[in-house]
Amino acid sequence: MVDYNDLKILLVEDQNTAATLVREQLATAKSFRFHLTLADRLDNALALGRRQDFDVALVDLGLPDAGDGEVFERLHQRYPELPIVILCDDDQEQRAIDLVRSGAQAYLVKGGFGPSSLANTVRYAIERQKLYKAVETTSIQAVEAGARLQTLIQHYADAIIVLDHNDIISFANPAAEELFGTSQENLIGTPFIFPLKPGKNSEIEFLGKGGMPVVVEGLTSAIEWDGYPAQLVTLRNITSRKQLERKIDAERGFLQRVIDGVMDPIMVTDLDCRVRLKNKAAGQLLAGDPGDNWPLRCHRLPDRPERPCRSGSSCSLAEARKGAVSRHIQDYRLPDGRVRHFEVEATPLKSDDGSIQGIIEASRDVTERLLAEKHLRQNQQTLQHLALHDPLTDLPNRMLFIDRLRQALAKARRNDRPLALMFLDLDRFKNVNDSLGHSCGDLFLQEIASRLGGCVRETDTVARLGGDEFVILLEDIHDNHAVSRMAQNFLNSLSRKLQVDGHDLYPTASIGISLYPNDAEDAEELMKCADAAMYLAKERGRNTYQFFSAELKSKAHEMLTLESALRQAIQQEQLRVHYQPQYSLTRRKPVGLEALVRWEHPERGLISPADFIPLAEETGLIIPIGEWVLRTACRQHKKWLDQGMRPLRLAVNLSRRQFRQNNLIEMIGEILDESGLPPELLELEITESSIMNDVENAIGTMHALREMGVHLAIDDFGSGYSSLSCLKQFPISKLKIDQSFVRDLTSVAGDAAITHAIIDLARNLKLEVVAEGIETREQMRFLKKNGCHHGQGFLFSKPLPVKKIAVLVQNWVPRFGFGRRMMPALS
Ligand SMILES: Nc1nc2c(ncn2[C@@H]2O[C@H](COP(=O)(O)O[C@H]3[C@@H](O)[C@H](n4cnc5c(=O)[nH]c(N)nc54)O[C@@H]3COP(=O)(O)O)[C@@H](O)[C@H]2O)c(=O)[nH]1
Repeated sequence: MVDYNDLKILLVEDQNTAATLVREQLATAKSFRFHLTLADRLDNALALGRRQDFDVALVDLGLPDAGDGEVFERLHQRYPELPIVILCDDDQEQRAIDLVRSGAQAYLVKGGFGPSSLANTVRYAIERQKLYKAVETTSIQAVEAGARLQTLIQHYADAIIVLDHNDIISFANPAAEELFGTSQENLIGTPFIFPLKPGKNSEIEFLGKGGMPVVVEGLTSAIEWDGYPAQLVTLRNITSRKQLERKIDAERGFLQRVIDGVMDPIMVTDLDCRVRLKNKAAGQLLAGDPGDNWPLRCHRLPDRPERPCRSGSSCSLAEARKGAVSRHIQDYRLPDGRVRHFEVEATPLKSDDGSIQGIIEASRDVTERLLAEKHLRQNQQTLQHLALHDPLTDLPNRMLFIDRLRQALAKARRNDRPLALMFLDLDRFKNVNDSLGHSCGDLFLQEIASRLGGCVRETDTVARLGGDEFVILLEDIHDNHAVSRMAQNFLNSLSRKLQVDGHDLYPTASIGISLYPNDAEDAEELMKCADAAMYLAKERGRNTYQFFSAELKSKAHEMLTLESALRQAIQQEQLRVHYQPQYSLTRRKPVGLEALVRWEHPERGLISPADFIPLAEETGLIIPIGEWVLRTACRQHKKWLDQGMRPLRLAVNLSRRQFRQNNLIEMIGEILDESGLPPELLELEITESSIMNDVENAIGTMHALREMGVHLAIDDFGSGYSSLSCLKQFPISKLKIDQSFVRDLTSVAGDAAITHAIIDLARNLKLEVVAEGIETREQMRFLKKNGCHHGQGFLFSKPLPVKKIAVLVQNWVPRFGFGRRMMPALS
C-alpha cells in the first residue's frame, strides 16, 4: 500500500542542482510528505532498490554510467512494479515518450514543470502503476480462465460444435474431429446436416471413420458467438453403449423367445410383487394384462386389486423370502372367463451376493391332471369298494369282513366284552339256482341280503362270503339268549314268503354260532367254529341255529390233527393207490380199473379216502394228492401194458377243486407225456356237482380234455342235479350210476326206477353206463337185464393193491354167474 504521508521516492540524478530543485519543488507542493533518496549512478540506484521498497522513482535519462534510456530499462527490468517518471531535457522528449510506451508511467521535461505538476505527476505515476497492475492481474486471470476453458474444450470427450445461423460449423473441438474423422479445418465451414431438436436429446446414427456405424446423442442450445446468434451442439458418442444395449436387447430378446417357446407360464416377480419378466403363456393368463405397460403388479392382482398379493402361507413370495422352493395350486381366471388350475413352482431369485431379489414362478396347467386324479380317486374308491364288497348284494365281502372281525376282536379284548359270529348257509339254495336259473338265484340272494341287513344294528356287520354263505358279526352282546334271539330273528325274517319271477319261495337257512372268547380268540378260529356249528345245524335238519359246542370243538381239533397228519403223509409217502376192476356185464371180462387212493398210516393202518378226501378237498391238499394219484396210476398202468397186460381203461377220480385247477390241462398232458400212457386209456371221473357248479367253464375244460383224447365219466350220477339239457352238451362217454341207487335197487322200487331211467338216458345219449357198488348177483342181474354195460363192486372185487390186482386181471376167469364155474372173489 502506498502511504502518501511517507512516500518513499528514489531520485536518480547525477546533477546536484537538478536534484535539489526536485526536492524543493516537492516540498513546496506539499501535496504529500515524502522521503527522498538520491542515487547519482545506475549502480547505486539498482543497489538502493534492492535494499528498500520505493513507491516511485524519478529517473534522469542520462547518467555517467548509463546511456540514453539505459537507466530506465535496467531499473524497470529489475523492479518492474516500481512506477518510474522520466526526467528529460527538451531534446530528449521523444525518447521519453518511447520509454513511457515501454513501461514508464510519465515524463517531465526539466525546467518545464513547477512544484504542483511535479507532485501531480508523481501521484499520477503511482496511481497509474497501481491501475496498470490491477488491469494486468485481471487480464492474466482472464487469460488463464480462457486457457482453462480452452483446455476443457480441447480435452472434452464429447464433440462440441458451434453452428452459425446457417447451420454452418464455425467451431469444432478435437473430439468433433475424432467423431467425424476429419480435421477441424475441414469441419469449419461445412454445413451440419443432422436434424436436432433444440433443448432435446436426439439420437443420430451415421457412418463414421472406416464406414463404421456411429450412434451419437446430440443436444443443441442457442448461444451468442462472436456477437451473433449461434447454436452450441454437443454430441456424445454412445455407439458402445448402444451396442451394449442392443446386445442386451438381443440377449433379452433371445431369452424372451426361449421362455416364450415354453408352453407353460413363466413369470418373474420382484419383492414388491411386480412382474419383471413373463413369457407369452403367462401374458395370456393375466386377465387385464396391460401389455406394454408392464411391469404390472403381481399376477394375483386381477383377483384382489386392493392388495398386491394374497399373503399368507400360500403366497410364493412369503416362502421365497425364506429362500425355500414352494409348490401350490393356483386358480387363474382366463380372459375368456374359464377358471383353470395351475401348479405353481416358486423358486427364489437370488442375486450374486445370495440375497433374494424376487421369485421365479413356473406354472403348469394341471386342470386335466387334477380332473383325471379326481376320477382316478373316484375309480380307486369304486375299485376299493368293489374289492371289499360283494358285487351282487353290495354287502362286505370276506376280506372286509375278516378285517372288521379282527378290529372288533381287538376292541372286545380291550373292553373285555364278548362278541358273536354267525355263519349262515341257505338251505337248498342250489335248487333255486338250478330250477329257476341264475338270474332268479341272484334276485333271491339280494333279497336275503336285504332281510339280513334289516335285522341287525348299525354296529353289526352282515357280509356275504360267496354262494349262499353269509356271516354276521354281532358286537357288544350281553348273553347267549340275546344271540339266540338274534339267530331266531334271522330265521324268522328269512322264512317270510319271497316272490321271485312269479314264484313263491320260503327261504330257510342253517346258522352256526361261535362266541368270543368262549369258543376261540382269533378271527380264523372263530370262523371255523361257526362253520362247524353251521354244519351241525344242517345235520340237525336245517332251518335252525346251533352254537359251537365242546363236542364240535373236539371234532374240529381232530380235523386239525388229521390235516397236519395228512400233510406229513404226503411228505413221508404214506399214500398208496389201489385199483378196483370194472367189468363188462355182457362180455364177462374186465374192461377197466378205477384208481383209488389209500392212506397207509403207520399207527392207524389203512385209512379210507372217505375219511380224508373231504378234508383234503377243504384244505386244498387234494391238488398235490390228486396229481400224485394220477401220475402213479398212469405210470403203473403203462408198466402193466409194457408187461403185456391187456389194455384196460384206467379210471381216476378228479375232485371238484382239481377240476377247477388252472393248470389242469397242462398237468394231465404232462403226466400222459411223461408216463407214455395212451390218452384214450385214461378216463377221468368227475362228479355231477363239480360240473354243475360252473357249467360254462366245466364244458370248456371237458372239451379241452376230450381233445387230448382222454375219456370223461360222470361219477355218482343221479345224486346231483344235472339238468338234462346240460348233459347233452357235455363231451362225456360214460355215466356212472351212484351206488346209493344200486344198493337198494332190488328192494326199493324208486331206486330201481331211477337206475332204469339212467340206463335209458345213457342209451339215448349214446353213452356207456357203469353201475358201481354191485354187491349181489341180483343187483348184477337186474343191471344186466336192463341194459347196463359195465359194473363195479365188491361182488367182483374190492379195490386191491398193485400186486394183487395184476394177478386178478391176468388170471381172470369168468364167474359170479358170468359163466358156469363159480369162483370166490379174489380179495
Ligand atoms: N378225488 C379223489 N377221490 C377219491 C380218490 N380215491 C378215492 N376217492 C373217493 O373217495 C371216496 C371213497 O372211496 P373208497 O373208499 O375208495 O370207495 C370206493 C370204493 O371202494 C367203493 N366201492 C366200490 N365197490 C363197492 C361196493 O360194492 N360196495 C361198497 N360199499 N363200496 C364199494 O366205492 C368208492 C368208489 O367210488 P367212486 O369214485 O364214486 O366210483 C369215493 O367217493 C371216491 O371217489 C382219489 O384218488 N381222488
